[in-house]
Amino acid sequence: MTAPAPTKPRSWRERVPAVLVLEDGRTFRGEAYGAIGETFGEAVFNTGMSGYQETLTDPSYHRQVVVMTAPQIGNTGWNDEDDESKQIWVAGYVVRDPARVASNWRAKRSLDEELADQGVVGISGIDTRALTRHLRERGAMRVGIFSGERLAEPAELLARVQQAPEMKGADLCAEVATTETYVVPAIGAKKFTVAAVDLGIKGMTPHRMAERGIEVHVLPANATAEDIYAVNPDGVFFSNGPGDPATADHQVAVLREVLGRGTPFFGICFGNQILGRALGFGTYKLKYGHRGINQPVQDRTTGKVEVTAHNHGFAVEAPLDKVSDTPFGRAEVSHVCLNDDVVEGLQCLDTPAFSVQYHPEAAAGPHDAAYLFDRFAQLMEGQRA
Ligand SMILES: NC(=O)CC[C@H](N)C(=O)O
Repeated sequence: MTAPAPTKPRSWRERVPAVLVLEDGRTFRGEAYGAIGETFGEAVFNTGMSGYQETLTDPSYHRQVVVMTAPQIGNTGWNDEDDESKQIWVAGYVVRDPARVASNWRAKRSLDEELADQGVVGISGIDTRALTRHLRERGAMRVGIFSGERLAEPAELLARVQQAPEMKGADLCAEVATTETYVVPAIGAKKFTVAAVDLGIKGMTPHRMAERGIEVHVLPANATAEDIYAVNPDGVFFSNGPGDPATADHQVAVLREVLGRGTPFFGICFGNQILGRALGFGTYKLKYGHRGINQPVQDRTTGKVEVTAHNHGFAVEAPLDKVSDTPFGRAEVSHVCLNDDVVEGLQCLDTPAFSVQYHPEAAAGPHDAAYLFDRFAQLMEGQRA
């Protein structure tokens, strides 16, 4: 068997000018990477040194232009196994120095080719450190990437960026979630049935549950309490997802019914924000968010610190220093980010429900938080006894 020839990224074959324009007018010039054309979104940065395939296919990045802080991206190409969903969701992709050759035994093509095939416009060769520092100082903001031989005048490009929709107030889950219910079977003996509401679910999440003997019924984002109870679940799960949690009124109402019935509940990321809102806490937009696979979080129930994968631009506003009274009994902040004290998890004390703002499914990322899936299984076990 002969090894496939290394693939050459487009930027190596032909150099096409590209420009990135932020809504405050700051501009970076580089070269087209991936598809040639134009795109708009919210500029955010991701600090992961690896895991770009999982990042690009995470539906929570819908309508975001992701800037990679790691300088070299694309080294391991693109494979047929690591996608977290059916397509790339980022609105655009920004890298400094694209790998000139994809080299990995699983690689089927280069990252550049995959971006181009899926029509994802990117830019390379720009100072991503300067761009990241700008976003840290000024906050996440709208951005446009434009590539091609003839680009419009800067003032015209800027005007178009300023007309693009904002992330605050964006209701996006239904644009990425499944429209049909499907079942992920338990691996080995089946112990529990879970109704998982898909708000933009990553493929690894039902897999992590299946590994623990859970049969996962993945339901569309607009599922009702009736749909959930039709699968006769031992537990209910709400997934990660794109957009502003303040728009998720339907899901908040559904979750209140679930909490009222005392069914065990676990939420991840958007699911954590929905639990927060269902309990009566607010959510707010962070200045520039947490995105990466090296964020320190403390589990305040054990005191342990874990290194975790994050992708969130909003957060729950809840008191860190006291137990709160909610319509579903007492609740407390169970996890906190040690970088900035942002709420990273909620625990109900009188109702079998908890959630985390980060990604225990770890795709990509360290496996420190895998115990949370065990906690969910124990919670379901406890409710049965
Ligand atoms: N990964 C997620 O679920 C993100 C939740 C939400 N869209 C946020 O940005 O905070």
